[in-house]
Amino acid sequence: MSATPAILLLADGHVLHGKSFGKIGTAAGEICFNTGMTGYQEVFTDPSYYGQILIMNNVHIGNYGTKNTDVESSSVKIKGLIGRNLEDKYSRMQADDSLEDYLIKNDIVSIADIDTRALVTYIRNKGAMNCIISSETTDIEALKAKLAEVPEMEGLDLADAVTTREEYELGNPTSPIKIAVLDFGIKVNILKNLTNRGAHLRVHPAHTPLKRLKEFSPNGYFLSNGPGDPAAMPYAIETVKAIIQEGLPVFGICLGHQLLALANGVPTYKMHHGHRGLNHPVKNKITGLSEISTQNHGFAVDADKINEHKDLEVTHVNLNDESIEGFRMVNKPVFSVQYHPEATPGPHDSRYLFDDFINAIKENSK
Ligand SMILES: NC(=O)CC[C@H](N)C(=O)O
Repeated sequence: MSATPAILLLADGHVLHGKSFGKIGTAAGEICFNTGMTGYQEVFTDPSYYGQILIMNNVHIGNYGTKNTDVESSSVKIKGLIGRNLEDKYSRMQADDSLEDYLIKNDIVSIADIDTRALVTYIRNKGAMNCIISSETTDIEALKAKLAEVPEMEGLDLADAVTTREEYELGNPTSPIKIAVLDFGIKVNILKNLTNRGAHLRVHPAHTPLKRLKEFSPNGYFLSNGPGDPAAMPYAIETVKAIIQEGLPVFGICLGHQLLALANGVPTYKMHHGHRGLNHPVKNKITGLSEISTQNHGFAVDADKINEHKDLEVTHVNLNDESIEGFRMVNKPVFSVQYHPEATPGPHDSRYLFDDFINAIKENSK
């Protein structure tokens, strides 16, 4: 950690002082926090974090360095990092880089020496808001002016910034299981969980219409995770409506789950401070079993509206706050979850959902 002072300014005027780590500069976005004890590199490269300044709650971040293969996408997607002890020394033989060098290579501004427990308590009480961090100026008024230009997360479509530019295929091209994937910022390990189960995938940019998806002759559709506000993506909601009409198995994760709800007329809302961590308890209402899940979302599906919808059945609920974690369509092989069954990082309790999806495709293709 350098001795260069750094500043964190929240949109409500709250100021915290710390030390610079990584790149010297200024970065702004929505502040959020992740309570996971491990897996920081997968978290930083998860495209769903695009546009956000992330607080890592764990008191030491960086001790095992970084490894080129421990990623969920090709670059770091968070806008900036806030930590207590951000470490440049690491003790993993296989590591390729220190966290600090990795953040510098990825152009990421970070601030260390922040009392993250107090800060997270503050955000939990006040709610999500924008913030700015800087190690290049101490001029609070100048930072306030910059922060005022940063748009609110609500109403932002961010998928274009992280979706694939070109279509590409993955998995065994002779497989009978063919899945058309809509990429709104997909995590690599979601794709791996599908190809490891024998699927042949074609991954498409976010704006791809159903007509093009069908040219792959898929027997299932996958709707990915991604950043931003799902309600700000009318083009995607329309495509999902059309996909549902095909009658084939559909599986959605996180943003994909929210789009599936919106396509069924169920609204989403901005949460007070979001769920981000590796230990969120979820109850599967079909089996009666609970699972410990990985989560990363700041929006959620309206509980009252989904519960009164006659064509939808809530399958999973969050045991902490009873928010909606999963649903299925009553008369179609279509289902989705708000959390992350690939769980990278996190416990693998929920990976059965990928098996369920592949089995639904096999069943439907008989
Ligand atoms: N992981 C995700 O797909 C996140 C979905 C959405 N951007 C949210 O914050 O709720």
